[in-house]
Amino acid sequence: MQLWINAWAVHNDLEFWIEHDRFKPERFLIQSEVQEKGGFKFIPFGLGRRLCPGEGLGMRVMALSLGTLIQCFDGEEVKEDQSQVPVKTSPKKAEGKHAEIIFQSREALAKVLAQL
Ligand code: HEM
Repeated sequence: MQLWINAWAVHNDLEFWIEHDRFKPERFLIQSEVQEKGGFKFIPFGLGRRLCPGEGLGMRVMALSLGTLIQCFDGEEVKEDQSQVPVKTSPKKAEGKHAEIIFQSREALAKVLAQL
């Protein structure tokens, strides 16, 4: 027998999450917000015996990638008259629009690339 859990529904349940559709990374600083109600309301890697074995690697790679992006690029929100192609962020802003951000490489990137 297989039991399927709708992770999207869990992650968007208004009973569990305050402002469920807002990009609010600070909610992870408050452990109680993520762990309250039994601690099973945030399940990006699944649960139980078939839990993702790559969870540790996935979390580390994500943190490293995000840290490198912040370290090596300056991001600026696109103004209407700019012609460059922006990177659209996935989380929606409060008004339901995607934020459009242009990333410019910083001097630090040249130092990182020089080490490769
Ligand atoms: C952010 C990165 C990742 C996310 C969000 C993710 C998420 C998931 C989820 C939701 C499952 C299904 C769990 C379930 O059935 O309950 C899964 C299974 C699995 N993941 Fe990942 N994963 C990630 C990275 C990785 C990495 C880096 C590896 C390997 C290096 C990996 C290997 C696997 C394998 C082998 C399974 C199948 C486990 C099984 O069925 O017993 N995953 N993953």
